[in-house]
Amino acid sequence: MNFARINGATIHYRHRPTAGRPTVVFANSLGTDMRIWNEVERRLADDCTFVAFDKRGHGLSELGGAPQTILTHAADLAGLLDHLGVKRAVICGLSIGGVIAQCLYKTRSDLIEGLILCDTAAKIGTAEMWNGRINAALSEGIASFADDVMQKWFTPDFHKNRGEELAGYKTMLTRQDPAGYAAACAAIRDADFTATTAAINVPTLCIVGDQDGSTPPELVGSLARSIPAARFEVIAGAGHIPCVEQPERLAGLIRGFLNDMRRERK
Ligand SMILES: O=C(O)CC1=CCC(=O)O1
Repeated sequence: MNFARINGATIHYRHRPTAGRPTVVFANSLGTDMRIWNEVERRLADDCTFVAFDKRGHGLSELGGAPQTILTHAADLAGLLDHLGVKRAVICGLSIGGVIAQCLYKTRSDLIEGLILCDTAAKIGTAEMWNGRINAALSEGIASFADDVMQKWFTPDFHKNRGEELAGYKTMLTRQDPAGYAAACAAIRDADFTATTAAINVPTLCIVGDQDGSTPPELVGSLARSIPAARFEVIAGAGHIPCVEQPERLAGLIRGFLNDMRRERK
């Protein structure tokens, strides 16, 4: 376990170097911590230097002071790269992690050599929806809507056949700090990169689970179409969290993307 003091908060991260390989930073989604990447990390051990972190207010990272916006999270990611001495990295962001990646591209494109935008969009959801989630998290607790979130995260097949994991990931969600969860909801609510995605000019791969209930394939497809050099892949048999549900397929797509980037550099 690694911790660093970044922008006034203690941030929990993991850094597993692989010599001579690009650094890929994995940014996770709302209500999860970095353990969602464990199965992908294992499969990419020879392909990249792995970095993952709990965004502030999630997992073992402190929330820190308000106000918090996507800019705060992007500044934390930049601070983590500075802390690790990483000059340029591929950012693989899931959902809000992908929004943070788009924000980092807008504010510090010098740090980014490629983007993997997974189950995400330039704008996710509506203000009404996020305000409802914030109110419920703070007044009734995350458990009050956790079953609804599980429907979005995982496919009916996962619900039917992988009950222990489903229970484990529901526990991961309900153990998040409600204040940290609500702050992240507000950050998503207020973020909109619709006007800036056309300016992204690093290699980009957009990925979505075919049964994603939060950012469906049409939405992620429209993100991909708005980025000039983006490729778009749909993972069969996955909901919103393909790194948990289909890690083999996701790791294969990431490996292929890193190999293509290496070939294009030559
Ligand atoms: O909890 C959800 O609905 C899924 C989600 C939306 C944004 C994010 O990061 O996760």
